[in-house]
Amino acid sequence: MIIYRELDEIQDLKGCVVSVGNFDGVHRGHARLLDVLCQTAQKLGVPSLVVTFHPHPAFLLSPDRAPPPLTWLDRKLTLLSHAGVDRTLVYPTNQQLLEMSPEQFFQEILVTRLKARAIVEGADFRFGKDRAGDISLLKLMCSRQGIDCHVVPPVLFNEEPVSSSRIRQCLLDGKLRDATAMLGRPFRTVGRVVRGAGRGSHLGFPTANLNDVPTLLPREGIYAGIVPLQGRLYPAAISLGGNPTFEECQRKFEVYILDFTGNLYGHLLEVEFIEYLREIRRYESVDALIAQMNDDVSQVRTIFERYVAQAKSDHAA
Ligand SMILES: Cc1cc2nc3c(=O)[nH]c(=O)nc-3n(C[C@H](O)[C@H](O)[C@H](O)COP(=O)(O)O)c2cc1C
Ligand SMILES: Nc1ncnc2c1ncn2[C@@H]1O[C@H](COP(=O)(O)OP(=O)(O)O)[C@@H](O)[C@H]1O
Repeated sequence: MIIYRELDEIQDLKGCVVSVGNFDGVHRGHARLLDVLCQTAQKLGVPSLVVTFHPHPAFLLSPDRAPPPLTWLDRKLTLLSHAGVDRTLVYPTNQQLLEMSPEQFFQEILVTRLKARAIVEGADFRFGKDRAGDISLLKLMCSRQGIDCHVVPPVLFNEEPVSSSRIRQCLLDGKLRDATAMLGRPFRTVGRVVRGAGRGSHLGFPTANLNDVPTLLPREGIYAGIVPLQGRLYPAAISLGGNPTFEECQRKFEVYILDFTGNLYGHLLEVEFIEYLREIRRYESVDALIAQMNDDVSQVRTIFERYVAQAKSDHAA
């Protein structure tokens, strides 16, 4: 996939099929839209092009109220590329963009600069200053210019449209299964490994403590997870919350990687959440905590083996 970081980098384009959106999470609703985008582009013999804004306009408009995203930029680009998108413009959101009317955005960017031959959007698409433009305006402007406009119906989950905000809410409410179903894959995040209290190794479970996490984090608790590391997938036991057994209430994001030894300080570690196991509790003794951690780890192993077997059979089907 070709990635443009500025509009001016796009020089050679003789036409394309465009989809504009934030694509946070690249969830199942996005996947359907991207399928239509890629098929339409193929039929017309031009590249498919996603326009996404970075940072999210909501972040520039009201940084305190903007929700943390489901995906960080590199991950989003990887997922868009896996979906078959030929090119993505990561539009560096600025004041000038935020001031553009829907008509200006359509004419100056989609028509003049990108030479859109067709546009693919969801029914709730909004664009331009104050999100003033909607699908009926887009259709009208497209028809005047002879541009095809495809409106893709939403993918439903439990009879409601799949959306990034719904997935965020499920993660915060501890409904990990619903979030996974709507994403179409496990929720993944990333963080930088920093030093913790230096206690994990003594307990027999060294945990990589993650900082600078660019995404939302699910509800507190103990989870079974997967860590892609050095070309392998490792089962992982995740602790998200405090260490009440040690009178520490500060929220930490810790990962014990099964079957792994090595120094990870300073590394970026990606972590997938597979299953919620239990709440964090205060144990009366360190031995009681260790016994519980042993139990958690054996559950993690079983869940991992089931997950890998399922992934293999899905792949074979
Ligand atoms: C699988 C797992 C389960 C855990 N469960 C609890 C718990 O229920 N209560 C608690 O106080 N700490 C729990 N912890 C966190 C440990 O207290 C923490 O990993 C330990 O204190 C090491 O901290 P450090 O990495 O900062 O050295 C758990 C950690 C893991 C990996
Ligand atoms: N299996 C493992 N899972 C996670 N971290 C590990 C593992 N093996 C070694 N490590 C290393 O040990 C560190 C964690 O040890 P720990 O005693 O918990 O110290 P800290 O409190 O600084 O996290 C990790 O940051 C990583 O560098």
